[in-house]
Amino acid sequence: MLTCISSVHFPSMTSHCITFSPASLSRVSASYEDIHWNSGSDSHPPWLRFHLGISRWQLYPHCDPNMEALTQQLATHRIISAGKSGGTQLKLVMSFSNYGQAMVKPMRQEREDETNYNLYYFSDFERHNAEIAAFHLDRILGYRRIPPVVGRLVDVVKEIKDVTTDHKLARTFFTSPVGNVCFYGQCSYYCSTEHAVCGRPKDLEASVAVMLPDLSLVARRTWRSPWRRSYSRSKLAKWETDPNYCSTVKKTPPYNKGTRLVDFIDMVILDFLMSNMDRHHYETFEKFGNNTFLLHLDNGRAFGRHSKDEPSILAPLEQCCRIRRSTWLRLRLLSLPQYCLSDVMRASLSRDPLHSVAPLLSEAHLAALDRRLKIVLETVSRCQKQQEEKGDGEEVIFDDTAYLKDTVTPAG
Ligand SMILES: Nc1ncnc2c1ncn2[C@@H]1O[C@H](COP(=O)(O)OP(=O)(O)OP(=O)(O)O)[C@@H](O)[C@H]1O
Ligand SMILES: [Mn+2]
Repeated sequence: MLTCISSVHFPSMTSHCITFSPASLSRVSASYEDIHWNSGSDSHPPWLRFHLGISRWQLYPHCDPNMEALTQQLATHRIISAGKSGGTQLKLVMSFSNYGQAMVKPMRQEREDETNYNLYYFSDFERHNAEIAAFHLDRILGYRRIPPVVGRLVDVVKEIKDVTTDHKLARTFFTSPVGNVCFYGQCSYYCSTEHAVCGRPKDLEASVAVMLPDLSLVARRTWRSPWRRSYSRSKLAKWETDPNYCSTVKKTPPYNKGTRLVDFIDMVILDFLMSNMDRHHYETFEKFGNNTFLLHLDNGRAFGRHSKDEPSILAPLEQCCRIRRSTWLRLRLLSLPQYCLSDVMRASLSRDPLHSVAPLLSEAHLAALDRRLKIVLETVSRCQKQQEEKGDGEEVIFDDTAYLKDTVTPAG
Protein backbone atom coordinates (compact mmCIF):
# COMPACT_ATOMS: atom_id res chain seq x y z
CA MET A 1 0.00 0.00 0.00
CA LEU A 2 1.46 3.34 -0.99
CA THR A 3 1.03 6.04 1.58
CA CYS A 4 1.71 9.60 0.64
CA ILE A 5 0.71 12.65 2.57
CA SER A 6 -0.19 15.05 -0.18
CA SER A 7 -0.45 18.08 2.09
CA VAL A 8 3.23 17.99 3.11
CA HIS A 9 4.97 21.31 2.63
CA PHE A 10 8.49 21.25 1.37
CA PRO A 11 11.12 23.86 1.96
CA SER A 12 11.56 26.19 -0.98
CA MET A 13 13.22 24.26 -3.78
CA THR A 14 15.16 27.29 -4.90
CA SER A 15 16.09 28.63 -1.50
CA HIS A 16 19.58 29.99 -1.67
CA CYS A 17 22.42 28.41 0.23
CA ILE A 18 25.12 30.34 1.97
CA THR A 19 28.15 30.27 -0.29
CA PHE A 20 31.73 31.05 0.54
CA SER A 21 34.23 32.67 -1.78
CA PRO A 22 37.60 30.97 -1.62
CA ALA A 23 40.20 33.13 0.15
CA SER A 24 42.29 33.30 -3.01
CA LEU A 25 39.45 35.03 -4.84
CA SER A 26 39.08 37.66 -2.15
CA ARG A 27 42.76 38.43 -2.49
CA VAL A 28 42.39 38.85 -6.25
CA SER A 29 39.41 41.13 -5.82
CA ALA A 30 41.42 43.39 -3.52
CA SER A 31 43.40 44.53 -6.53
CA TYR A 32 40.62 44.24 -9.13
CA GLU A 33 37.76 45.82 -7.20
CA ASP A 34 34.60 43.75 -7.12
CA ILE A 35 35.03 41.73 -10.26
CA HIS A 36 34.83 37.97 -9.59
CA TRP A 37 35.48 35.91 -12.69
CA ASN A 38 33.44 33.01 -11.51
CA SER A 39 29.93 31.62 -11.86
CA GLY A 40 28.67 33.79 -9.01
CA SER A 41 29.45 37.10 -10.65
CA ASP A 42 26.41 39.37 -10.82
CA SER A 43 27.78 41.02 -13.96
CA HIS A 44 27.22 37.83 -15.97
CA PRO A 45 23.85 36.86 -17.43
CA PRO A 46 22.31 33.75 -15.77
CA TRP A 47 23.07 31.47 -18.75
CA LEU A 48 26.78 32.34 -18.57
CA ARG A 49 26.83 31.79 -14.82
CA PHE A 50 25.27 28.38 -15.51
CA HIS A 51 28.02 27.56 -18.03
CA LEU A 52 30.76 28.67 -15.65
CA GLY A 53 29.26 26.60 -12.82
CA ILE A 54 29.37 23.26 -14.66
CA SER A 55 31.78 20.91 -12.90
CA ARG A 56 33.16 17.44 -13.45
CA TRP A 57 30.46 16.08 -11.14
CA GLN A 58 27.29 17.98 -11.93
CA LEU A 59 25.70 20.63 -14.16
CA TYR A 60 24.79 22.92 -11.28
CA PRO A 61 25.24 22.83 -7.53
CA HIS A 62 22.73 21.79 -4.89
CA CYS A 63 20.80 24.94 -3.78
CA ASP A 64 22.12 26.80 -6.80
CA PRO A 65 21.92 30.57 -6.11
CA ASN A 66 21.68 31.11 -9.90
CA MET A 67 18.70 28.78 -10.50
CA GLU A 68 15.96 31.33 -9.86
CA ALA A 69 17.46 33.87 -12.26
CA LEU A 70 18.21 31.23 -14.87
CA THR A 71 14.70 29.76 -14.93
CA GLN A 72 13.25 33.28 -14.86
CA GLN A 73 15.28 34.17 -17.96
CA LEU A 74 14.15 31.04 -19.81
CA ALA A 75 10.53 31.69 -18.90
CA THR A 76 10.28 35.41 -19.61
CA HIS A 77 13.22 36.90 -21.48
CA ARG A 78 12.50 38.42 -24.88
CA ILE A 79 13.15 36.02 -27.76
CA ILE A 80 15.05 37.73 -30.56
CA SER A 81 15.46 34.87 -32.98
CA ALA A 82 14.35 31.30 -33.58
CA GLY A 83 15.78 28.69 -35.89
CA LYS A 84 15.87 25.01 -36.63
CA SER A 85 18.01 22.72 -34.54
CA GLY A 86 19.29 19.18 -35.06
CA GLY A 87 17.53 15.98 -34.03
CA THR A 88 14.81 13.97 -35.70
CA GLN A 89 11.69 15.75 -34.38
CA LEU A 90 10.60 19.38 -34.49
CA LYS A 91 12.59 21.59 -32.15
CA LEU A 92 13.94 25.11 -32.28
CA VAL A 93 16.93 27.00 -30.98
CA MET A 94 15.87 30.37 -29.59
CA SER A 95 18.13 33.29 -28.78
CA PHE A 96 17.67 35.93 -26.10
CA SER A 97 18.81 39.54 -26.20
CA ASN A 98 21.52 38.77 -23.59
CA TYR A 99 23.11 36.26 -26.01
CA GLY A 100 21.66 33.29 -24.14
CA GLN A 101 20.16 30.42 -26.11
CA ALA A 102 17.60 27.71 -25.44
CA MET A 103 16.43 24.46 -26.98
CA VAL A 104 12.66 24.57 -27.44
CA LYS A 105 10.30 21.61 -27.90
CA PRO A 106 6.65 22.42 -28.68
CA MET A 107 3.59 20.74 -27.17
CA ARG A 108 2.40 17.90 -29.42
CA GLN A 109 -0.23 16.14 -27.37
CA GLU A 110 -2.52 16.72 -24.42
CA ARG A 111 -1.16 15.91 -20.95
CA GLU A 112 -3.65 13.13 -20.33
CA ASP A 113 -3.07 11.36 -23.68
CA GLU A 114 -1.29 8.04 -23.20
CA THR A 115 1.02 6.84 -25.94
CA ASN A 116 -0.89 4.68 -28.41
CA TYR A 117 -0.25 0.99 -27.59
CA ASN A 118 0.39 0.20 -31.24
CA LEU A 119 3.22 2.71 -31.52
CA TYR A 120 6.77 1.44 -31.06
CA TYR A 121 8.95 3.44 -28.69
CA PHE A 122 10.92 4.77 -31.64
CA SER A 123 7.82 6.27 -33.30
CA ASP A 124 6.45 7.98 -30.21
CA PHE A 125 6.00 11.77 -30.15
CA GLU A 126 8.22 13.91 -27.99
CA ARG A 127 6.43 15.64 -25.13
CA HIS A 128 7.32 19.09 -23.85
CA ASN A 129 6.01 18.27 -20.36
CA ALA A 130 8.27 15.20 -20.25
CA GLU A 131 11.32 17.42 -20.78
CA ILE A 132 10.18 19.68 -17.94
CA ALA A 133 9.25 16.84 -15.56
CA ALA A 134 12.52 15.00 -16.31
CA PHE A 135 14.52 18.03 -15.20
CA HIS A 136 12.61 18.15 -11.89
CA LEU A 137 12.91 14.39 -11.32
CA ASP A 138 16.66 14.39 -12.09
CA ARG A 139 17.14 17.17 -9.55
CA ILE A 140 14.99 15.48 -6.90
CA LEU A 141 17.03 12.30 -7.34
CA GLY A 142 20.07 14.44 -6.51
CA TYR A 143 21.74 13.86 -9.89
CA ARG A 144 21.72 17.37 -11.45
CA ARG A 145 22.61 15.97 -14.87
CA ILE A 146 19.81 17.52 -16.97
CA PRO A 147 20.14 21.16 -18.13
CA PRO A 148 17.42 23.29 -16.47
CA VAL A 149 14.12 23.32 -18.40
CA VAL A 150 11.03 25.48 -17.90
CA GLY A 151 7.64 25.63 -19.53
CA ARG A 152 6.62 28.72 -21.45
CA LEU A 153 3.71 29.95 -23.53
CA VAL A 154 5.33 31.03 -26.77
CA ASP A 155 3.61 33.42 -29.17
CA VAL A 156 4.14 31.56 -32.45
CA VAL A 157 3.80 34.73 -34.50
CA LYS A 158 5.76 37.31 -32.48
CA GLU A 159 8.33 34.90 -31.02
CA ILE A 160 8.87 32.49 -33.90
CA LYS A 161 7.47 33.55 -37.29
CA ASP A 162 8.37 37.25 -37.07
CA VAL A 163 11.88 36.70 -35.71
CA THR A 164 13.08 33.58 -37.47
CA THR A 165 16.01 33.82 -39.81
CA ASP A 166 15.16 30.40 -41.21
CA HIS A 167 13.17 30.93 -44.42
CA LYS A 168 12.31 27.26 -44.75
CA LEU A 169 10.77 27.29 -41.26
CA ALA A 170 8.90 30.55 -41.99
CA ARG A 171 7.36 28.99 -45.10
CA THR A 172 5.68 26.22 -43.03
CA PHE A 173 3.36 28.63 -41.14
CA PHE A 174 -0.36 28.60 -41.92
CA THR A 175 -3.70 29.38 -40.31
CA SER A 176 -5.86 26.37 -39.41
CA PRO A 177 -9.57 26.18 -40.31
CA VAL A 178 -10.50 27.42 -36.82
CA GLY A 179 -8.08 30.37 -37.01
CA ASN A 180 -5.16 29.03 -34.98
CA VAL A 181 -1.64 29.79 -36.20
CA CYS A 182 0.24 26.57 -36.97
CA PHE A 183 3.62 25.49 -38.35
CA TYR A 184 5.38 22.22 -38.95
CA GLY A 185 9.03 23.07 -39.56
CA GLN A 186 11.58 20.80 -41.13
CA CYS A 187 12.67 17.49 -39.66
CA SER A 188 12.54 13.78 -40.44
CA TYR A 189 9.67 12.76 -38.08
CA TYR A 190 6.25 14.40 -37.90
CA CYS A 191 7.13 17.57 -39.79
CA SER A 192 4.17 17.81 -42.19
CA THR A 193 0.86 19.66 -42.51
CA GLU A 194 -0.91 16.70 -40.83
CA HIS A 195 1.39 16.92 -37.82
CA ALA A 196 1.59 20.69 -37.49
CA VAL A 197 1.82 22.27 -34.04
CA CYS A 198 -0.74 25.01 -33.46
CA GLY A 199 -1.10 27.99 -31.17
CA ARG A 200 -4.40 28.83 -29.42
CA PRO A 201 -4.82 31.01 -31.38
CA LYS A 202 -1.17 32.04 -31.21
CA ASP A 203 -0.05 30.77 -27.80
CA LEU A 204 1.81 27.50 -27.88
CA GLU A 205 3.06 25.58 -24.84
CA ALA A 206 6.71 24.62 -25.10
CA SER A 207 9.62 23.37 -23.02
CA VAL A 208 12.59 25.72 -22.93
CA ALA A 209 15.93 24.15 -21.97
CA VAL A 210 19.04 26.17 -21.35
CA MET A 211 21.63 25.51 -24.03
CA LEU A 212 24.87 23.83 -23.01
CA PRO A 213 28.13 25.62 -23.95
CA ASP A 214 28.73 25.56 -27.68
CA LEU A 215 30.44 22.40 -28.92
CA SER A 216 33.27 24.47 -30.40
CA LEU A 217 34.11 25.70 -26.89
CA VAL A 218 33.28 22.66 -24.80
CA ALA A 219 33.29 19.44 -26.81
CA ARG A 220 31.13 16.50 -25.79
CA ARG A 221 31.60 12.83 -26.34
CA THR A 222 28.64 10.65 -27.34
CA TRP A 223 28.48 7.11 -25.95
CA ARG A 224 26.29 4.37 -27.29
CA SER A 225 24.27 2.76 -24.50
CA PRO A 226 25.32 -0.88 -23.94
CA TRP A 227 21.62 -1.58 -23.30
CA ARG A 228 20.46 0.26 -26.41
CA ARG A 229 17.26 -1.13 -27.93
CA SER A 230 17.32 -2.50 -31.46
CA TYR A 231 15.16 0.29 -32.97
CA SER A 232 13.62 -2.40 -35.13
CA ARG A 233 10.18 -4.03 -35.08
CA SER A 234 11.61 -7.52 -35.35
CA LYS A 235 15.14 -7.67 -33.94
CA LEU A 236 16.07 -8.16 -30.30
CA ALA A 237 19.22 -6.61 -28.82
CA LYS A 238 21.87 -8.88 -27.27
CA TRP A 239 21.05 -7.83 -23.71
CA GLU A 240 17.47 -9.02 -24.20
CA THR A 241 18.52 -12.64 -24.75
CA ASP A 242 21.80 -13.02 -22.84
CA PRO A 243 21.30 -13.16 -19.05
CA ASN A 244 25.08 -12.83 -18.54
CA TYR A 245 25.33 -9.71 -20.66
CA CYS A 246 26.44 -7.53 -17.75
CA SER A 247 29.47 -9.65 -16.87
CA THR A 248 30.94 -8.67 -20.27
CA VAL A 249 30.04 -5.00 -19.84
CA LYS A 250 31.61 -4.95 -16.36
CA LYS A 251 34.93 -5.96 -17.94
CA THR A 252 34.70 -3.48 -20.80
CA PRO A 253 36.15 0.06 -20.51
CA PRO A 254 34.94 2.53 -19.34
CA TYR A 255 32.48 0.41 -17.32
CA ASN A 256 35.28 -1.56 -15.64
CA LYS A 257 36.60 1.39 -13.63
CA GLY A 258 35.47 4.21 -11.35
CA THR A 259 31.79 5.07 -11.22
CA ARG A 260 30.79 4.69 -14.88
CA LEU A 261 28.67 1.58 -14.38
CA VAL A 262 26.81 2.98 -11.38
CA ASP A 263 26.42 6.32 -13.15
CA PHE A 264 24.82 4.41 -15.98
CA ILE A 265 22.55 2.57 -13.50
CA ASP A 266 21.57 5.98 -12.07
CA MET A 267 20.39 6.96 -15.55
CA VAL A 268 18.54 3.66 -15.93
CA ILE A 269 16.65 4.30 -12.68
CA LEU A 270 15.67 7.78 -13.87
CA ASP A 271 14.48 6.26 -17.16
CA PHE A 272 12.51 3.47 -15.49
CA LEU A 273 10.76 5.91 -13.15
CA MET A 274 9.63 8.07 -16.07
CA SER A 275 9.30 5.14 -18.50
CA ASN A 276 11.74 6.40 -21.11
CA MET A 277 12.70 3.63 -23.55
CA ASP A 278 14.54 5.95 -25.90
CA ARG A 279 17.97 6.24 -24.24
CA HIS A 280 20.10 5.13 -27.18
CA HIS A 281 23.09 7.32 -26.33
CA TYR A 282 24.35 9.53 -23.56
CA GLU A 283 26.97 12.27 -23.56
CA THR A 284 29.87 13.46 -21.39
CA PHE A 285 32.06 16.57 -21.50
CA GLU A 286 35.27 15.56 -23.25
CA LYS A 287 37.59 17.68 -21.12
CA PHE A 288 36.66 15.71 -18.00
CA GLY A 289 37.72 12.40 -19.55
CA ASN A 290 36.08 9.20 -18.31
CA ASN A 291 35.86 10.29 -14.71
CA THR A 292 32.80 12.53 -14.90
CA PHE A 293 28.99 12.58 -14.77
CA LEU A 294 26.72 11.49 -17.64
CA LEU A 295 24.48 14.06 -19.29
CA HIS A 296 20.83 12.98 -19.40
CA LEU A 297 19.78 14.86 -22.56
CA ASP A 298 16.69 14.19 -24.65
CA ASN A 299 13.87 13.12 -22.34
CA GLY A 300 10.98 13.95 -24.66
CA ARG A 301 9.78 10.36 -24.92
CA ALA A 302 9.42 9.89 -21.18
CA PHE A 303 6.07 9.97 -19.32
CA GLY A 304 4.17 8.51 -22.27
CA ARG A 305 2.34 5.86 -20.26
CA HIS A 306 1.26 5.79 -16.62
CA SER A 307 -0.92 2.69 -16.60
CA LYS A 308 1.89 0.30 -17.48
CA ASP A 309 5.49 -0.03 -16.31
CA GLU A 310 8.27 -1.13 -18.62
CA PRO A 311 10.42 -3.62 -16.66
CA SER A 312 12.92 -4.01 -19.53
CA ILE A 313 14.23 -0.49 -18.81
CA LEU A 314 15.50 -1.84 -15.48
CA ALA A 315 17.42 -4.69 -17.15
CA PRO A 316 20.87 -3.18 -16.40
CA LEU A 317 20.08 -2.98 -12.67
CA GLU A 318 18.59 -6.46 -12.73
CA GLN A 319 21.51 -7.94 -14.67
CA CYS A 320 24.40 -6.06 -13.01
CA CYS A 321 22.95 -5.92 -9.51
CA ARG A 322 24.83 -2.76 -8.61
CA ILE A 323 23.69 0.65 -7.39
CA ARG A 324 25.59 3.51 -5.80
CA ARG A 325 24.99 3.93 -2.11
CA SER A 326 24.01 7.62 -2.34
CA THR A 327 21.33 6.84 -4.95
CA TRP A 328 20.00 3.91 -2.95
CA LEU A 329 19.77 6.05 0.20
CA ARG A 330 18.03 8.82 -1.73
CA LEU A 331 15.51 6.38 -3.21
CA ARG A 332 14.75 4.94 0.23
CA LEU A 333 14.21 8.45 1.56
CA LEU A 334 11.84 9.22 -1.32
CA SER A 335 9.83 6.12 -0.50
CA LEU A 336 9.06 7.32 3.03
CA PRO A 337 5.64 8.93 3.56
CA GLN A 338 7.24 12.22 4.69
CA TYR A 339 9.34 12.55 1.52
CA CYS A 340 7.12 10.70 -0.90
CA LEU A 341 8.49 11.06 -4.43
CA SER A 342 5.12 11.97 -5.98
CA ASP A 343 4.58 14.70 -3.38
CA VAL A 344 8.03 16.19 -3.89
CA MET A 345 7.50 16.10 -7.66
CA ARG A 346 4.05 17.69 -7.41
CA ALA A 347 5.42 20.47 -5.21
CA SER A 348 8.43 21.00 -7.46
CA LEU A 349 6.44 21.03 -10.71
CA SER A 350 3.92 23.48 -9.28
CA ARG A 351 6.69 26.10 -9.43
CA ASP A 352 6.90 25.86 -13.21
CA PRO A 353 5.25 28.74 -15.11
CA LEU A 354 3.06 26.33 -17.13
CA HIS A 355 1.55 24.89 -13.95
CA SER A 356 -0.97 27.73 -14.04
CA VAL A 357 -2.22 26.44 -17.42
CA ALA A 358 -2.46 22.81 -16.23
CA PRO A 359 -0.43 20.55 -13.90
CA LEU A 360 2.64 19.32 -15.81
CA LEU A 361 2.05 15.69 -14.79
CA SER A 362 -1.34 14.16 -14.19
CA GLU A 363 -2.04 12.44 -10.86
CA ALA A 364 -1.84 9.08 -12.66
CA HIS A 365 1.74 9.82 -13.74
CA LEU A 366 2.66 10.96 -10.22
CA ALA A 367 1.21 7.77 -8.73
CA ALA A 368 3.20 5.72 -11.27
CA LEU A 369 6.41 7.28 -9.92
CA ASP A 370 5.72 5.89 -6.42
CA ARG A 371 4.79 2.50 -7.83
CA ARG A 372 7.97 2.32 -9.91
CA LEU A 373 10.19 3.52 -7.07
CA LYS A 374 8.94 0.57 -5.05
CA ILE A 375 9.88 -1.76 -7.93
CA VAL A 376 13.43 -0.33 -8.03
CA LEU A 377 13.88 -0.88 -4.30
CA GLU A 378 12.45 -4.42 -4.57
CA THR A 379 14.91 -5.16 -7.37
CA VAL A 380 17.81 -4.03 -5.17
CA SER A 381 16.58 -6.23 -2.29
CA ARG A 382 16.30 -9.19 -4.64
CA CYS A 383 19.87 -8.56 -5.81
CA GLN A 384 21.12 -8.44 -2.23
CA LYS A 385 19.44 -11.75 -1.48
CA GLN A 386 20.91 -13.37 -4.59
CA GLN A 387 24.40 -12.13 -3.73
CA GLU A 388 24.12 -13.43 -0.20
CA GLU A 389 23.22 -16.86 -1.56
CA LYS A 390 26.06 -16.79 -4.08
CA GLY A 391 28.53 -15.41 -1.54
CA ASP A 392 31.10 -14.42 -4.16
CA GLY A 393 31.94 -11.17 -2.36
CA GLU A 394 30.47 -8.87 -5.04
CA GLU A 395 28.78 -5.87 -3.46
CA VAL A 396 25.34 -4.73 -4.66
CA ILE A 397 25.60 -1.39 -2.89
CA PHE A 398 28.56 0.43 -4.40
CA ASP A 399 30.36 2.51 -1.79
CA ASP A 400 30.81 5.87 -3.50
CA THR A 401 32.00 7.78 -0.41
CA ALA A 402 35.43 8.39 -1.94
CA TYR A 403 33.86 9.81 -5.12
CA LEU A 404 31.26 11.78 -3.20
CA LYS A 405 33.97 13.65 -1.33
CA ASP A 406 35.18 15.04 -4.66
CA THR A 407 31.75 16.46 -5.39
CA VAL A 408 31.73 18.73 -2.34
CA THR A 409 32.42 22.24 -3.61
CA PRO A 410 32.23 25.58 -1.79
CA ALA A 411 29.06 26.51 -3.69
CA GLY A 412 27.40 23.11 -3.41
N1 LIG B 1 20.13 21.72 -23.68
C1 LIG B 1 20.90 21.39 -24.72
N2 LIG B 1 21.96 22.14 -25.06
C2 LIG B 1 22.74 21.82 -26.10
N3 LIG B 1 22.55 20.77 -26.88
C3 LIG B 1 21.50 19.97 -26.60
C4 LIG B 1 20.63 20.24 -25.50
N4 LIG B 1 19.67 19.27 -25.49
C5 LIG B 1 19.96 18.45 -26.52
N5 LIG B 1 21.05 18.87 -27.19
C6 LIG B 1 21.69 18.26 -28.35
O1 LIG B 1 20.80 18.22 -29.43
C7 LIG B 1 20.68 16.91 -29.94
C8 LIG B 1 19.26 16.67 -30.39
O2 LIG B 1 18.37 16.81 -29.32
P1 LIG B 1 17.39 15.65 -28.92
O3 LIG B 1 18.19 14.41 -28.71
O4 LIG B 1 16.53 16.13 -27.84
O5 LIG B 1 16.56 15.52 -30.27
P2 LIG B 1 15.92 14.28 -30.96
O6 LIG B 1 15.08 14.79 -32.08
O7 LIG B 1 15.26 13.41 -29.98
O8 LIG B 1 17.19 13.56 -31.56
P3 LIG B 1 17.46 12.02 -31.74
O9 LIG B 1 16.43 11.54 -32.65
O10 LIG B 1 18.85 11.98 -32.28
O11 LIG B 1 17.33 11.39 -30.37
C9 LIG B 1 21.12 16.01 -28.77
O12 LIG B 1 21.71 14.82 -29.19
C10 LIG B 1 22.10 16.86 -28.01
O13 LIG B 1 23.43 16.63 -28.43
MN1 LIG C 1 15.51 11.56 -29.21
